[in-house]
Amino acid sequence: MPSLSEAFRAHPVYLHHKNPDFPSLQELPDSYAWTHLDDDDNHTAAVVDGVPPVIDLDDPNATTLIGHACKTWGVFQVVNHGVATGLLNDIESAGKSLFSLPTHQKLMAARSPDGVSGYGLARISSFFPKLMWSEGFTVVGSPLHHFRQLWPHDYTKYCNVVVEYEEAMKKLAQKLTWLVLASLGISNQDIHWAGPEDDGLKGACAALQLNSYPTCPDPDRAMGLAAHTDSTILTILYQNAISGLQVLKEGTGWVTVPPVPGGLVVNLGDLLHILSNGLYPSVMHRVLVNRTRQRLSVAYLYGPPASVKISPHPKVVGPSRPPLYRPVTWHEYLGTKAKHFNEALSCVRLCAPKNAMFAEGNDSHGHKNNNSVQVG
Ligand SMILES: C=C1C[C@]23C[C@@]1(O)CC[C@H]2[C@@]12CCC[C@@](C)(C(=O)O1)[C@H]2[C@@H]3C(=O)O
Ligand SMILES: O=C(O)CCC(=O)C(=O)O
Ligand SMILES: [Fe+2]
Repeated sequence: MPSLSEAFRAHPVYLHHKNPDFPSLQELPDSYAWTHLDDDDNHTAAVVDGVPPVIDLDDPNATTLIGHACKTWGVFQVVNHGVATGLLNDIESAGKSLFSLPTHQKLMAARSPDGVSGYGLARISSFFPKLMWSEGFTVVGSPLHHFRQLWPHDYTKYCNVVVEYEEAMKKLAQKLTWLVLASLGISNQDIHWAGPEDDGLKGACAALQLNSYPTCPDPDRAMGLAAHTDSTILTILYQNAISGLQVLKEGTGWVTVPPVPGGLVVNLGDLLHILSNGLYPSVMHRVLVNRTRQRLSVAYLYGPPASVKISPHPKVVGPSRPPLYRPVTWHEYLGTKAKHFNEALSCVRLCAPKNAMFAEGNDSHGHKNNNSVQVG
């Protein structure tokens, strides 16, 4: 059975630049200077009344609120999520400790071109002419081997934090997935790769991505992480108190997702976009940097077992709503993403029949969609 780690073997990423020592850079090197030609927008976030909703998971209306947020934003924040504050602090400290190690030490745990785990520049860097002002560390499976290189004495402590964090995230991701599916009218009986609700989503896969955005001498011309969607069902993101994450809202532009104390951000990914037949579009997001404060984030990228085929669910397709995407496994989709990046969804899209009888609009991917169905 293919695993997430194998998905990139066929599409190695060779980044032909040295990992930078950010603190030593007093000026923005040209290789990091983005202009409007490199991005489809400048750095100004739209002035909007709204920000993505903050949803209390103890609210009896949580399912309806989540359904509405998925349809209109593709992102929301959750509070009362059950993840202990101490654990959030611990993972933040682990990230801070990791990224403040000397460059040569971090490079001992470097991600190989055809691998998924380890330290390095953003994997998506190869799709852009300019470099991003960030560094990352990806964990898929056990972090033991890499953590031994990073912290020869303290690796057990950090491994335990990661294992505990992944367990808590898995539980929350399962709960959120059931809530999102319930808002579409899909129950635990309807998902063949999932066990009974209290048994969890059997064999689901995940990756943990720690990101650091160092202080930047010229933040208006730099980009922390370029615009992308995640390939996941959903991603749970912990961000420290420093803002930087922005989401692209259809008809509005880039909107900042402000850090909420104790809150976790939930992004919808491409596999949910496919499963919901475009009703819940995956959200385009990016990260900006700042001059004075280091930003840290930890993304838990959650998806189905790597070899389960995901396709538009029968509950959301019908004669007037034909399936818009062909079945695809996460493993296969990661390969498509590694090759075609933000065009990956289009690559698995089926041709829309000429006589499709539904009102169409454009989602943030520029695809035709039908948002006229009542959900929640
Ligand atoms: C499971 C995964 C999703 C991801 C690729 C990965 O193997 C681990 C890193 C993830 C990440 C994080 C930054 C953005 C992204 C597009 C990337 O290049 O690496 C995502 C990948 C994804 O969601 O496709
Ligand atoms: O740092 C952030 O806020 C976002 C990180 C992200 O998008 C990712 O890791 O996929
Ligand atoms: Fe992301």
